[in-house]
Amino acid sequence: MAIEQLFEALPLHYVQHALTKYGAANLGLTLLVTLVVGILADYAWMLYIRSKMPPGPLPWPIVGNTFQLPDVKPWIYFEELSKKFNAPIITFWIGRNPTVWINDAWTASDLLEKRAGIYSSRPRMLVFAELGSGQNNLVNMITTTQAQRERWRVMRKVTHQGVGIQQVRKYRDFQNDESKIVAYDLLKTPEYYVEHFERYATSVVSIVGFGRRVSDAKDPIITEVIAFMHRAASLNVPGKTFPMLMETFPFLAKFPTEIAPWKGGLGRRGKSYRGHDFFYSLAEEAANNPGHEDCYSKFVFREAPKYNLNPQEISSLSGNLFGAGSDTSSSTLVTAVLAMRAFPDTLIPAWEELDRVVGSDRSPTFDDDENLPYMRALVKEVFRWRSVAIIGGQPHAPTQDDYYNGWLIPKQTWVQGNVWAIHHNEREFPDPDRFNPYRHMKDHPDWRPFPGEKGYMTFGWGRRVCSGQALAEQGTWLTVARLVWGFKISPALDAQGIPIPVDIFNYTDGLNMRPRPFKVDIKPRSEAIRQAMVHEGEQALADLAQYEGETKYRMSTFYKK
Ligand code: HEM
Repeated sequence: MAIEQLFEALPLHYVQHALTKYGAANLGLTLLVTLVVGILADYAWMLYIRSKMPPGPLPWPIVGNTFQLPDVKPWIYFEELSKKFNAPIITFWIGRNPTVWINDAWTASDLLEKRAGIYSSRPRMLVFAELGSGQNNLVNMITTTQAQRERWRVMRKVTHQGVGIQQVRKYRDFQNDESKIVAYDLLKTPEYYVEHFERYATSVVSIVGFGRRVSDAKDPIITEVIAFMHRAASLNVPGKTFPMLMETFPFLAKFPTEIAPWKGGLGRRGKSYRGHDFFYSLAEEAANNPGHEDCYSKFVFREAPKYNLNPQEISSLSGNLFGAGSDTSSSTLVTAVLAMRAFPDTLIPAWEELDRVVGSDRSPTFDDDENLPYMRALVKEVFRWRSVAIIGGQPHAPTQDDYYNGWLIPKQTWVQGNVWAIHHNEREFPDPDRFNPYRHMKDHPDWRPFPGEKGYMTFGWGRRVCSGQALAEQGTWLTVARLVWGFKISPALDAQGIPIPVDIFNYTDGLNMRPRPFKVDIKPRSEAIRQAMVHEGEQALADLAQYEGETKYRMSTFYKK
């Protein structure tokens, strides 16, 4: 309802009547007393619930702990709170909503994996879902009722037919080719390594989704979509400023975007759904293009009648490939370069292994994986050391009241896995900021028990675990293995010839984090390797020519609407 209509609907004549009958002072006093009693009753309820929930700092009435949040990187603060309260999970009140933060791998596994039947829903999310990609987007879907669960299963199934474990094996050839082009580009313009990774990651999901590769790092699909993802990621960190404050006061989200600067431009404008309209147009365009019959957009349009998919669902199914898969994968590769630069000693065993198994005449392929155990461990450590989705992506929410260690976790509570704290626990990862691949080799003294096979929780948990995990893992392995095989990453020198240091803590503050820009020197390890990379890069370009193409749509055009 528009604000003007709201005022029209107010029974103002009653107010006038009451003012004449009881006088303004009496009325004001009554209102004040009612308000104070209401606030006290509400606060008593908050304190009662708090006494049953996991420990945490004392909330204030109405605003909870919101204003105790630090300006940046709240995951570090939650890790400290967990230590302070000596509890693996803590409660932190964002406004009147208690949120639970899991800071320990075993508790995350107990709750989000072993009790996945209860913990696989999402809470109501104003900023990320209602004003962002939509609460009915797979990533945000609430699964409290049977009907919601069935719809979520359909969305998950359709997504897995695009990027599930079996399916992504078919993408290995073009993923490998795109990765060879990263190496080729690094030979020519090593200083643009971030752009090369962004191009690679975006191109892979673009071929999967739209049958079209992205050959230029300046393609707007990269510059606009990745910039948009960075903005979304920075807006969605729990915080005490707008727009995140709307989670505490949801009524503020009801104002039209045009007259509500605190919404930071989020939400639809008039009839325009902007992001949705853009991804729908992109998918429709790809579905109508001749060739590449196996691309995901074509599949989604083919299956639409069977699953009764509406345009918004089609848009989010295809848009998620970019939204969830490009910034995450490229940021992980930037982290890999930082680790290689900051911990050069960890590359020596990798080079020994690669030189023995692969040699200099060709780069590593998927078939080499089983013969490169150290390389596999090194990639696992990239995922562990600085996980991109640092608070585990979107929160989970239980579909019923639950108890853990005697603590109540009420239905629909916002439950967030603090991946930073989980991957920094000294018990599982001694000296956690040291990049150390041996942690992932079971016969090595640095190995420690950790729940599950993987040795990290970078991709989330249980039934909501990342749908694109297999695609991201195989691509990251391949590209990191190729980088290590092909390049020496040394300190860049300043104008005086002095090595420029790097800071392993200098990361962005968003929900998806990546290292802030840093300079490195990237050079091929040998002439034979350089020649192999040139040869493979040229061949890959020829192989990928079939995916060359243009889209007529620009995200910025839709956002101007
Ligand atoms: C390094 C790369 C990636 C990382 C670290 C990552 C991480 C995550 C995390 C932490 C979640 C939330 C899991 C949870 O709630 O427990 C998630 C969900 C999701 N991811 Fe990824 N992701 C990556 C790449 C991808 C790719 C390449 C795609 C698709 C092409 C993708 C698609 C999705 C989808 C659709 C969901 C929502 C699943 C659901 O809610 O049911 N991700 N991802």
